[in-house]
Formats: sequence, C-alpha cells, structure tokens
Amino acid sequence: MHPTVTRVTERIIRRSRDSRQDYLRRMDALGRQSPHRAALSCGNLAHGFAACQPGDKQTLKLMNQANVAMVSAYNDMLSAHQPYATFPDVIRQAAHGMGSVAQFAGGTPAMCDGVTQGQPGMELSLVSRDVIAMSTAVALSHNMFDAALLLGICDKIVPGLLIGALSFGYLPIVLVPAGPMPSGLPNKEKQRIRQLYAEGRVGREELLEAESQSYHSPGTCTFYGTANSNQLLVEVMGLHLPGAAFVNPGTPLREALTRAATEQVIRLSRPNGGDLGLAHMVSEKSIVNALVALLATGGSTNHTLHWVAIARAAGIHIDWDDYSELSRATPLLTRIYPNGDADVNHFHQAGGTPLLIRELLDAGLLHEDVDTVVGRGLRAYIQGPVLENGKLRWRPAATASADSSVLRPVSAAFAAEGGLTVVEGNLGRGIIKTSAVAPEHQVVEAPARVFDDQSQLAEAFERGELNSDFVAVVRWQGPVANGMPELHKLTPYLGSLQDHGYRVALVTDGRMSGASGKVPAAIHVYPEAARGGPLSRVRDGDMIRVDATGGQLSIALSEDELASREPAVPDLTGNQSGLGRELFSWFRHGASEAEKGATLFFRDHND
Ligand SMILES: O=C(O)[C@H](O)[C@@H](O)[C@H](O)[C@H](O)COP(=O)(O)O
Ligand code: SF4
Repeated sequence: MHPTVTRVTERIIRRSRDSRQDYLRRMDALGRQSPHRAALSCGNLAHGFAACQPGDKQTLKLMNQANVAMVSAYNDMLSAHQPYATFPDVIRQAAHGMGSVAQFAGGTPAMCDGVTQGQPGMELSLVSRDVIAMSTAVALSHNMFDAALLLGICDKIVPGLLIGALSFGYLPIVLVPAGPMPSGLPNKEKQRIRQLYAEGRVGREELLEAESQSYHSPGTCTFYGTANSNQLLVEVMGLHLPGAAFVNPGTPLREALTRAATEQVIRLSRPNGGDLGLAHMVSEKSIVNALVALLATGGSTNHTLHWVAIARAAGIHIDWDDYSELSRATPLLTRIYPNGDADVNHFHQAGGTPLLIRELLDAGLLHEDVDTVVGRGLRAYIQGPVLENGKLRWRPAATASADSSVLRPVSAAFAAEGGLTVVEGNLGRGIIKTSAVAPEHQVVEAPARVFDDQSQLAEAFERGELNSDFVAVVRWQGPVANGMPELHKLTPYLGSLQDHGYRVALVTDGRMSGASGKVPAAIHVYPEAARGGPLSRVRDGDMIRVDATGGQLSIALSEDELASREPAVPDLTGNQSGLGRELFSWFRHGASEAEKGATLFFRDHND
C-alpha cells in the first residue's frame, strides 16, 4: 500500500474508533433480530402485504424468503432519474424469479440542480440531501425487509440515500444506477456558447438550442459533475455491481444489470444465508477508496461535504486534511469535462471504472481488502458487464486505455496530484479544486470585489465594470445564510474575464457545481459570513491572495485591523421564504459547518 494511504486510513480508524464501534454494535444487534418482519404483529403484517398478490402474501408470511425494499428517487424532472419509471417492475419480476418479493417501500425527493441552477430553488438543494436521508429512513422503517435496493443517481440523492440507509446498515443494500444519456453537443462547445451569450454575442434562441442539444434525452448529464462522481465513487466502494455505473439507460444490458442487482441483494439477505450488511461495506477503507477515486478523477467538490456526512453516518470521521493529504499522493488519471473535453461515455468506452480501479489497486492507492456487494475483495471490480447470447457475463477489464486523452495509467498520469487542496488563512478555511485550473491561474492576488449574491456579479459584468484583475468575494452563501447553493452561474462570467487575460478568482462560503472548473475558486469557506466569519468584514479594494499551490487564503490586513471592522449586515429576508424556503429554517439554523458535512444530523457536531 502507498504509505500516505496507509497513514491516512490508520488516522481515520483511530479518530473514529469509539463512534465506529458504537455504530457497528448497534447494527450487529439489529442484525441478530432478523427477520424483522417476524417482530410485526398480525395486524402490522396484514397491512404490510394487504396490496400484495396472494403468492407474495404467502411468501411474506413464511419469513424464509427475502422481502426486498425498493427506495426510489424516480421523477420525470431529472433526466437521470426518468429511466427509473420502469425499474420497479423489472425488480419485482427478478425477485419472483428468486422466490422472493420486492416492495416499493418509499420514494424520496430528487432535485435537479440543472433546473434550479441560478434560481432561488437551488437554496433547497443541499437540505434536500438530508430530506432524502430522512425519507429513506421513513421508507425502511416499516421493518418488513431483509434487503434493499436504492435507486438514485444525482448530486444530493446518492448521498441522502446512503446516509438514510446506513441507519439500516444491518441490511444488505445495493445501489442501482440507470446510466448516462448518450453524448450530445460536447460540453466544451456548450460552455463556449454560454460565454458568447454572457458577452452578448449570441441570442437566447441560439443558447437554448445549444443547451437542448447537450441535454437531449433520458439519462444522466454527461459531464463529470456530482452525479457522475457519485456513480464512480459508489462503484469503487463496491456498492453496486462491477462496471454498472456508466451503461446507458434503455438498453438490454442496463435492464440485465438491474435484474442482476436484485438477484444479488437477495443472495446477500439473511433468509438466504447472508450476514453482511451495508454497515460493514461502508468502512474506513472503502471510504478512503472513495476519496482516492474522487481525487484520481478530479471529481466534484461537493463530495468534500457529502462524503463527510456519509462517513459520519457509518460512525467514521473524515476531514479536509484527509482529502488534501491523499490528493498529494494521488495522480490524476482522467480528463473528463470540466477537467477535459471528454464526457463519461468516452471515459466508459476508454476502459472506464474497472480499468481505473486496476490502475489504482496496482499502485497501492486503493484498499483491496474490503467487503463489497459481490463479496470480499475489490479485485472483483476489475471487470465489466457484457451480454452474450442474452446472458449477462462479466469480462476482465481492458489491459490498457483505449483513449489516453481521457484515461491514463498511473505511469503516465495527467498530473502527479489529484488537485484538491485546503486553503486557509485569516479569511477562514475552504477548499479549492485545481484539476481544471491552468497552472498559471493557481495563484491570484488582486483587489476584492464584494458581492452579496451571484446576480450582483452578473449585473456588474453586464455593466462592463469587471474588466480588471480582481478576486470576487461572494458571501452570505453558507448553510445558515441561504442554504449553501451552488454558484455555477458565475462560471461563464469569470471564465470570460479569464479568457480576456484578467487574473480573476472566486472566494465564497457557498458551493460550486461539480461541473465548474477553470477559474480558481476557494469555496465552502467557513466560518461562513452569516456566522460572523471574516468574509463579513471584507471591503472592495482589499488585497486578497488565493494560493492553491501554497494552500493560502488571506487578506492583506492585520488581525487587529480586520477585527476592528464592523461586519457587514446583509438583508437575508428574501432568502427566508418563497418556493418553500419558509419550511426549511430549521436547516439554516442547525446545519453544521462545511467541513462537518453541512448537515443537520449527528448532534455531536463538534466531536
Ligand atoms: O454538481 C453538479 O454536477 C451540478 O449540480 C450539476 O448537477 C448541475 O446540473 C449543474 O448545474 C451543472 O449543469 P449546468 O452547467 O447545465 O448548469
Ligand atoms: S446531473 Fe445535474 S442537471 Fe443532470 S439530471 Fe442530474 S441533477 Fe439534473
């Protein structure tokens, strides 16, 4: 094993010892009470299978066959989740083929960050992760189940499903992906037209046409943002079938994988002799594997929040120093938009996740000794699914990348490091992803231009006021202020200024999309402005240094000068209501700081 991976893993194990042991003790005790259906009264049970067919009722009475819960984030709004409309019938049929039953236990919400990007609804995006976790728990709390399948893909949905399911970690649980839409207008061309529109050089009709050609059919958007980072990380954690992440929806292979996931989770269930649940599969080592995979692929910065919260749900404590230390030891092996021109279909065709796993395992950067949904050992994931005469088979991964512009071996990495760094100083602590930032832009020192929301920056750009070197400070964007939205709409403006030769950077207590990239952005900065953090004291003209190579985030003021300033007082009344935001003030008051996952859960926030 690479010494850094060993050192960080051991540190996480030590830091998590008490909470991890407590979590596993609770899960193992619950596991010994299986089948939980047996603890239900006749009335409970009758309600639980009242709507079932007679054969299923008989099966559920007997207790010796598995009842599989489906928890699904299906809706027609997310192109990525629309394919799930047909999955429950495929799953039920596969369960019957195993003499078992599958029940749709509950649905969860699923927000499309693409629809809400730049809109007030985006202020509900992060909290929707915790709502999804709670919805997952409500679904599984019927206690009728011996196993579960989680149907979800996008940004907050996989994290929310996992956080909720980990409260039922005594159950075997398999995630069921649906896959990316076929490639449309290349993401880089879409971004070029967006910048032309931002500069007033093309009209709305041309922009809408380009966007519609890029996002054109059912399936996950093809950029390597948070959704596709979810898929890759879950595969590297061994929580869905090998090579399942990026098979396109609506294909015979995708349907065969859904059936196979159902059959596999039934095999893992206690009525069929299984004894391992999700709790043992989400371990310190599999969490480290996820972080290494995130870093090796330039994955979404959102996972410096979500994977902290997922780990915490399994009694495991990770922090941003773990990410940045692993980043320094993890080579960048992929170039997928926004870190390059290719999309996830090209990555999959070049060899995809199975080949990436082999490279990282052989380099000692992944733990092989982990429990997965297909058994012990991650080497089982160095294979991909194919249909041969209608039969689903797994074939060994390619021995070399089919496209070295997208996926490379460790021996010829795109960069020696993963490019995720902690930045800190007298402006607070945040993170910066440099895998999509050109080396000449990784240190920016310039006067501050302060904005209280992203629309103010857009308006200043359109008035031609930003044609200079500057550091945009966009504050009041943290969980307490307005729910911590993504500020991805800033990308075309800042990207255009960078392309015109200005040295620009962003500093914010908010988030960026996983699909943001080329402008250096210190994000998730805390203490957030609305909690009295230093960003509340920054004024236009202050010299600010964003240094991704040195890990520095500072303002050229002495401690006394900064402390002597009165913090700005924002008007956040507009963020307290509208589009349901009035229902989520509990999140704005209770969310933990970014490095603790910006979540409501785990009351010992400060542990
Ligand atoms: O983290 C992410 O990956 C984003 O939340 C993504 O899911 C969202 O859709 C963005 O908005 C990118 O898409 P656009 O560039 O089309 O906005
Ligand atoms: S990847 Fe983003 S934009 Fe695409 S469907 Fe998922 S949430 Fe929506």
